[in-house]
Amino acid sequence: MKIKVSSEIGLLKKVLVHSPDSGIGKVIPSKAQDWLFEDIVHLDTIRRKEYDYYTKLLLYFLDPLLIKGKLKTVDAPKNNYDFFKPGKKGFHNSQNVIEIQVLLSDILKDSAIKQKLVASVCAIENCSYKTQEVLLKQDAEELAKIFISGTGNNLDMLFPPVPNFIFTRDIGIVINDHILLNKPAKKARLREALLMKYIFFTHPLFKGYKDKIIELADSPYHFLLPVDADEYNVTLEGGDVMVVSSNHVIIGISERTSMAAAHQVATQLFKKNIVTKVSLVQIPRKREYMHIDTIFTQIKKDIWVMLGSFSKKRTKAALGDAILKAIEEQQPGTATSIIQFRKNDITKPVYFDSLEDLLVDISKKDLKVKGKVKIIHSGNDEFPFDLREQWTDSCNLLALKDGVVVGYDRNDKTLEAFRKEGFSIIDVKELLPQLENGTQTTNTLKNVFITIPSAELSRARGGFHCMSMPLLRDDN
Ligand SMILES: NC(=O)NCCC[C@H](N)C(=O)O
Repeated sequence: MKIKVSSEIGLLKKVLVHSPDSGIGKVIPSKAQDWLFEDIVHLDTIRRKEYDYYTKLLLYFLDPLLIKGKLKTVDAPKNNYDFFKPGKKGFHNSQNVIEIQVLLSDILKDSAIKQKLVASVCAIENCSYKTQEVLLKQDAEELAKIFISGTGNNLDMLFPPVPNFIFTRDIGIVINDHILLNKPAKKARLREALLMKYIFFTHPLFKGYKDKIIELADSPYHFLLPVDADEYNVTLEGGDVMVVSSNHVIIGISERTSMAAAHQVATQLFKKNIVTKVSLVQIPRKREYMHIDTIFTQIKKDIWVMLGSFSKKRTKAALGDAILKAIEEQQPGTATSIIQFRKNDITKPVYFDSLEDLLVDISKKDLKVKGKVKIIHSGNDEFPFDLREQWTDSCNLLALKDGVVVGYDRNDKTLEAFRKEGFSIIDVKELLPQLENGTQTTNTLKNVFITIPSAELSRARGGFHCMSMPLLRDDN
């Protein structure tokens, strides 16, 4: 299989996803926040009334033969929605909308890999020897389910679920033809990283890419660091990495990605000649801005969506508040700063005053946009809707192709801002029947924001950009 991603907006052709599993339905209130959810969610609603629409939409774009003409059948209650359930006979099993659970059960058929993974999972989850033996007795499909949801048929809960596995973006990222593995900042996401590491290194799909997997190492003295020495620990999550063109990668330094990790990635990307430009975007270390893709994403070559407080006209200095800017700069983790390194002139980095300046620069210099670059703001840039809607992922959109994006239906003011820029807003429930009966095709859609119901999904605190790990996209 070919993998290559050198754009945020080129036609999406292959993507790695994970649909909400039963583990999500086992998050309990007292643990929701430790497991990085804002609340408990209703499993049937998040699947049938929300995520399944996303699956169908992805299939229409990436693997239409599997869905076109079958919409009624896949949605018929008598078929138990098996089309959406990995492991079931009727599962879609697309080679383009690839389900991680299927890859995991594939690799677990090899007994050496099974033994290593059981031992590794038991080590990080502190399982007893007996639990380890129970796990070794499971077949590959059942074991994959247990590793993800924490429990299986006729078993108690063996360890916690990994409910954030739906946010596949954060577990690894394709940069051109290389794969960068993450190193999660949060304990709740450790098992995801372990499972993904084994999949990338051992699944036949990634056979040709073993030498192109980048792993991050801890510093030699990491065990001496105090627990709260966040910026020295090496942690990185994929939501902080954006491949905006074949020569340019943005890396966020955030609540989840440390300065030390960003430094390591930039150094490796240059050393291995993967890109020639790396922009480091340091944002305040806050839960609501956990990764850079929660505050901006790309919509088209010349359009971006972002949270207004990171825009040019609102930066502290532009508002004349030099005192506040200076104070913030003294406090690690509160200021925003943007530095761009170029491989051929590494000692002369370029500094940007605002995120908006960087995004405009990318459109013009990397993507050769000649006209005006437009920035659409979360909540139409109106307080308090800007902040409310950013919290529910107004800035975390997935581009299926240049100018066709998918996002939540709940961010009314942001949708208004898209309308003002000439976008049509189409709800997925209206669009799917049109794609099915041929009155609409994925090729002819232009400047469209596709909305998907989100009442439950948004409690998991991530949008569709987070719920996708692109493996293959057309170039810009
Ligand atoms: N790239 C992203 O912003 N991913 C969203 C991850 C949400 C998840 N509940 C987390 O807190 O890690």
